[in-house]
Amino acid sequence: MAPPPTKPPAPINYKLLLIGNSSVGKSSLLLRFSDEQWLPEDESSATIGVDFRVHKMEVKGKKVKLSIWDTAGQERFRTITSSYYRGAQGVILVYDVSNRESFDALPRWYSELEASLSDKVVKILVGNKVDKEFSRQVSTAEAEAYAARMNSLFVEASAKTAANVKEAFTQCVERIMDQPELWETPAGTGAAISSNVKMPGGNINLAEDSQEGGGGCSC
Ligand SMILES: Nc1nc2c(ncn2[C@@H]2O[C@H](COP(=O)(O)OP(=O)(O)OP(=O)(O)O)[C@@H](O)[C@H]2O)c(=O)[nH]1
Repeated sequence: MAPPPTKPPAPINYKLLLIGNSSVGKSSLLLRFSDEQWLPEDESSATIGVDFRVHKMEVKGKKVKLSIWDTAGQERFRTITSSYYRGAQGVILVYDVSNRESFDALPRWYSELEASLSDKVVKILVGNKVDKEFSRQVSTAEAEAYAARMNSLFVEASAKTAANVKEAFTQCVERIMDQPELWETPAGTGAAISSNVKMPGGNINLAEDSQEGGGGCSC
């Protein structure tokens, strides 16, 4: 008798956050990563509150389903956005290599994370807009040293040219996979995300494929 058909293993769900000052390119990195798209500079607009996308990929031979939360960098949304940090296994902190202020703001972003998440959560510092080499204000060496001090992975990328964008997300996921304590715990900070995510206007079921293109939250 033939053995019963085996179900393919369910993908692993991970929650990632994108944080950093306004205009550093968080939404552009996400669009490049999830849709391989780039919007011309004058067509992109600031995120209102929080945006959300689901992206599936295979890492180390395993199916992974990422829910990626793109938070608005503007100060006025800070209280709303930080309420979405909980349960994240990975954080992508973005600054703009051509904007010193966005780099100098990083200690504030790190202390916000510290207040909400376990220090085991995987962090990657991404210096975006590396295509603007001619107007660089933050050197690679300085940012790399800072990332090391903050126990973060580091990469310079460009949402515009796609340089290192996939690598940034993949490195983050690989590091999460290497830290089972981040996703094996049943509850609490750093625990694997629930398959039902509460959003204004309804819940999103991450166990299904209904939200592939992502959704948004104009909170
Ligand atoms: N040259 C260059 N411009 C970029 C790059 N990434 C984003 N931009 C531009 O920078 C501006 C801001 O990009 P967004 O992706 O909206 O920035 P954000 O961090 O999501 O901004 P908030 O939603 O306000 O937090 C837009 O005009 C983008 O076209 C990049 O890699 N290179």
